[in-house]
Amino acid sequence: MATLDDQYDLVTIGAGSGGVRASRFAATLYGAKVACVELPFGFISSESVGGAGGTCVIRGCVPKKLLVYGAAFAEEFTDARGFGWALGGGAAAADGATGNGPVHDWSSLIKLKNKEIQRLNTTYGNILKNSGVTLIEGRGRILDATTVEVAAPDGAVRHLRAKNILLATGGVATKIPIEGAEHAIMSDNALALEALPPGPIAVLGAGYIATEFAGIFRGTHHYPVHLMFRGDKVLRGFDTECRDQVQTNLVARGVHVHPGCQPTRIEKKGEHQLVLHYRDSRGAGEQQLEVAMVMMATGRKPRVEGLGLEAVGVALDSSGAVQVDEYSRTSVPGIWAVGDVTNRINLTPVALMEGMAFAKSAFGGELTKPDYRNVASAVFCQPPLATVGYTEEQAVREFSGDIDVYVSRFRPMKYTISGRDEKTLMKLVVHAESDKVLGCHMVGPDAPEIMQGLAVALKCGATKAQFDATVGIHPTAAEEFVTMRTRTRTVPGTGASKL
Ligand SMILES: Cc1cc2nc3c(=O)[nH]c(=O)nc-3n(C[C@H](O)[C@H](O)[C@H](O)COP(=O)(O)OP(=O)(O)OC[C@H]3O[C@@H](n4cnc5c(N)ncnc54)[C@H](O)[C@@H]3O)c2cc1C
Ligand SMILES: NC(=O)c1ccc[n+]([C@@H]2O[C@H](COP(=O)([O-])OP(=O)(O)OC[C@H]3O[C@@H](n4cnc5c(N)ncnc54)[C@H](O)[C@@H]3O)[C@@H](O)[C@H]2O)c1
Repeated sequence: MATLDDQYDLVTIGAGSGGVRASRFAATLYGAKVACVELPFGFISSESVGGAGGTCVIRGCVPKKLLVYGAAFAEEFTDARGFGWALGGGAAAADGATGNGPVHDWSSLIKLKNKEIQRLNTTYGNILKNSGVTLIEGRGRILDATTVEVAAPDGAVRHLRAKNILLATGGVATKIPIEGAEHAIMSDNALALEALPPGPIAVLGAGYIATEFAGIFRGTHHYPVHLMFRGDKVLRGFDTECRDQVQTNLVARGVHVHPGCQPTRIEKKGEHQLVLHYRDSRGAGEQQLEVAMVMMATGRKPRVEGLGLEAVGVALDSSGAVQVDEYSRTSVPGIWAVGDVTNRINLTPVALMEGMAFAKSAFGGELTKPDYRNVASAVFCQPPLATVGYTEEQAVREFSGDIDVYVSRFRPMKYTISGRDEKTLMKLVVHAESDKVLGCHMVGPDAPEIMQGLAVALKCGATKAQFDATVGIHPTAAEEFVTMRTRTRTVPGTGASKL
């Protein structure tokens, strides 16, 4: 028998990036009475496991970045020798683990990472409590447009009355449906592995997660790391020159990059003994690779199952995401949705923006649209890629008139002494007639830190002349963005948009 709770102005399902931000803002800025429903904490998500903080905090951005930091020491140890450091006769783990150099202990890193994530999970619970939001542990489901059912871990069921319901249930990783897919792990498991397997690792996919994990494993693992994908280049959708640079860097840093591969089957021969069967579309036909672990990083899908959406009439779009209008309203009045469950731009800062806009629309008396123009993002491969605005290809496709492209490729100062043979790539895409900077792109150390400032400039509509009039900070890599005077090429736009 379900108990009937108080009436809330808002019941949010999901205490991830979007849900926490929306609930907090609704309560603190607009005085709404808010309950937020979230599954019990755990590192690997499932139908019954989640935790306040959501994907970003528990099994996404934060743990991933901690592992990226951990892996990056391999590069630092190698480069340090060029600056006179003696680190034993051997090399860092990623350079072959000769046994004499610095040795990495993955299980220590994971234990420390887990401790930090548990701390953050508690912090997120406190953020909600301190904002006056009632955090309710359990699985949420919509019964009708004003009722959310919560099934607690102990089996107790409550019904929450809600004037508004916010769906903020995020997404889940997907596997490609091949025979033996059950032998592959996904990002949740990869971030929680107690030990790395004694043998090569194959990472399938070429998106954000695949390229980031190729770098993590390469930096920490003693065995080969293979990155296998069906296209010819990593990171589809990013600027082509940047994609080429990332791919070059992956190869130079020792990742075995296999373009044109379509996995067909995973065969388990024994513990840590897998055979990955794949089709090589570049002519080699059916191939096999023996590895100790396969990680699939082949995309995510919106988390809509078991939420009662069909019964209540919440429409989904063709990708299976909750369909929303520009104010995050679903097809049912009073039910809203933000974040990855709506599959707009699946990034934490975007979920935060959508959550804030929702709170203002629902409780602030002003319908407010999230603004998707010039959303910056970064891929934390090593070295990272960061970007804001139009790629060269998008600009040419969408704008009329000439597009000026400025490209700079240089060896970072640090590498002149360390001896690392790797170039940084910086790129500006400019609309010639208006002089507006349409896009900034970088592959190289500190790219994400540099790009955040440039995103402000693009948001303000900066022109190339204003970039040129900005005095650089010397000596930095970032100053190159304000000293690119010589146009690399001009490409005629083929689109209709003008500025
Ligand atoms: C490995 C990885 C790395 C990433 N790295 C980055 C990065 O570097 N930068 C970046 O911007 N983005 C990154 N992302 C994407 C980012 O994590 C997401 O875009 C973001 O977390 C989306 O927030 P959300 O609120 O929509 O959903 P989530 O954060 O997924 O939160 C949804 C919450 O809803 C809960 N929930 C689901 N169903 C129910 C239910 N029925 N009842 C109760 N609770 C429920 C879940 O437990 C979860 O806590 C990464 C993602 C992954 C997987
Ligand atoms: N740094 C960041 O901001 C960051 C990091 C990680 C994840 N994310 C977010 O999470 C989302 C999910 O990340 P992701 O890397 O899993 O997805 P993704 O969409 O970026 O990449 C998926 C990859 O899987 C491949 N793929 C899909 N179906 C396939 C099939 N049937 N056979 C072979 N290959 C297939 C795709 O070609 C692509 O290379 C990202 O789109 C991003 O929004 C962001």
